[in-house]
Amino acid sequence: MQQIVWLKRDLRVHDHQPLAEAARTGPVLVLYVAEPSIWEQSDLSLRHFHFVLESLQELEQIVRSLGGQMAYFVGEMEDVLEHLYQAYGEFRLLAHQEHGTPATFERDKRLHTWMTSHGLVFDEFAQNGIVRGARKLSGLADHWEAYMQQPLISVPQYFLSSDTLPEAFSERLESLERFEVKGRALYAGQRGGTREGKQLLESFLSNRFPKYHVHISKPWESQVSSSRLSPYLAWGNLSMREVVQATRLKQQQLSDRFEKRALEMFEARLRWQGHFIQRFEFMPELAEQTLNPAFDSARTTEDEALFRKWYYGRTGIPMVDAAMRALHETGWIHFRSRAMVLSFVCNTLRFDWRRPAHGLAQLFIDYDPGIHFNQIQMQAGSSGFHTIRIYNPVKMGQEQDPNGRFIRRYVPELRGLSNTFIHEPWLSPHFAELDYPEPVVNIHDANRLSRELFYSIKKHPDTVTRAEELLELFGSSRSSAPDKRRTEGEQLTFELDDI
Ligand SMILES: Cc1cc2nc3c(=O)[nH]c(=O)nc-3n(C[C@H](O)[C@H](O)[C@H](O)COP(=O)(O)OP(=O)(O)OC[C@H]3O[C@@H](n4cnc5c(N)ncnc54)[C@H](O)[C@@H]3O)c2cc1C
Repeated sequence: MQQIVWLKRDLRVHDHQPLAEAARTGPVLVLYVAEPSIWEQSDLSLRHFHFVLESLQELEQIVRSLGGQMAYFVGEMEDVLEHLYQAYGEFRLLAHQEHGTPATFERDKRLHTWMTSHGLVFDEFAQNGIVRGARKLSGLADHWEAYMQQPLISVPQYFLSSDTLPEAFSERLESLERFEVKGRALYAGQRGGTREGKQLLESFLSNRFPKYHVHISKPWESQVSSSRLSPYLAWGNLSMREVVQATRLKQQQLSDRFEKRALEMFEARLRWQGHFIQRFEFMPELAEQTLNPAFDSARTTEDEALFRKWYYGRTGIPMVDAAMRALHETGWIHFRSRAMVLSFVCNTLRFDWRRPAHGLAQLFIDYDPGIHFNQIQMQAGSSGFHTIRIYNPVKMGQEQDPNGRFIRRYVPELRGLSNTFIHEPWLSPHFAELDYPEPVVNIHDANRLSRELFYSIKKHPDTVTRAEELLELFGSSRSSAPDKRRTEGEQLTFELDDI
């Protein structure tokens, strides 16, 4: 029977169960579908699509070299199924489970209904240690660990190719190039493909990792000492299992305590990836609904011009502007700058978290809904049990980019300023001569007001009740959770950091 392997965010041939299963069973068609209804969503953009195309370019060569056939289609999956049915009659559809947005989840449900109503099989395979439809989170850390310890699935030795290709499909990847996706192309970003991903993994584990934990908060140095594997994990050029296993192998070879510590911290973050995606699988509505809705009452700013200044890096606050411009230019910034720009727009300027969530998703080349929406809500402090971190970007700049190297790289208007004024250019006697805006806000005053507002919301009995419910749902999930487990009392003390 004809086997159709449908690729989504799993753009590789190794450690790929659907491909391995299909290759064992019959002729294989490897399919990529550019679905307008998914790419029209406000979280995806052209830079993501280009990353996918680059990945497919490489895949096409590999699949062909193994005797297989790739096919492409622009349209909705329901149409794809109709074409496949016309061409083959009976066929089996194989794919990895996608831990995406409500839109992809709903689409998958419709496809199951279609396949069942036609008496056909749609096999979806778990990946990255995530359990579909788990109704509680406890015990899943053990499942993740067991999955990570299983051997990698080998690349199939060969594929039996299909004789017929449905007429509507194209054998040529170029057929996807006419597909229009919003956003601007990224010229200075990471390129898609497993080869690139594997090279990064190799260079990280052989020479870039030792200062991972020392540089993790520094916007400039982390560009090199972070692994930079995120897009390759998000689009599935690499499997999480191969990254975990390679990291552990390297750890066994280390004797230096400092170096071991670096990889321990790195491995913790690999676990967080699974933790957040699992949590999203458990509660997909967190892409749309505020975890603790009481906080919505404090985030009511609607000034579109102000929002655009933030988004395009024209706030007059150098660290915010440098981070946002770096993101536009490269598609990547390190964790702390992501948290800082989000805190600035949601906690200093007090925009609703949904306003920046999709705009940032479009810019992050590594956009992964499971991590992204969890992080957005966490950093905006909308659960009621996480610490609300209200960043002071000037202080962060002075501590993490003391010589203004990151700022000068991305905000060229400030290149001529001395280190004394690089974080607060408005204090410079030459400020009027710079082509750089006045700050859009007095950070100190705005943050003080936000702290007061958030504090009064956090201590309200309804907020506390909802926070306790959430803690019950999430808190007991796994020992490797990012938030260090404290006692419940401590977690509900509602710290408000100004960092
Ligand atoms: C507001 C906000 C939004 C974010 N959105 C995304 C997103 O869409 N996609 C994404 O991959 N990461 C996201 N992150 C998490 C983190 O910033 C990136 O994973 C990291 O910066 C990627 O760089 P790296 O691969 O060099 O990370 P490394 O530090 O080298 O980590 C290795 C891998 O671990 C995982 N990881 C690292 N940090 C985290 C974290 N805090 N939470 C969960 N997993 C983590 C990623 O898969 C990453 O590739 C977000 C963080 C914030 C604050």
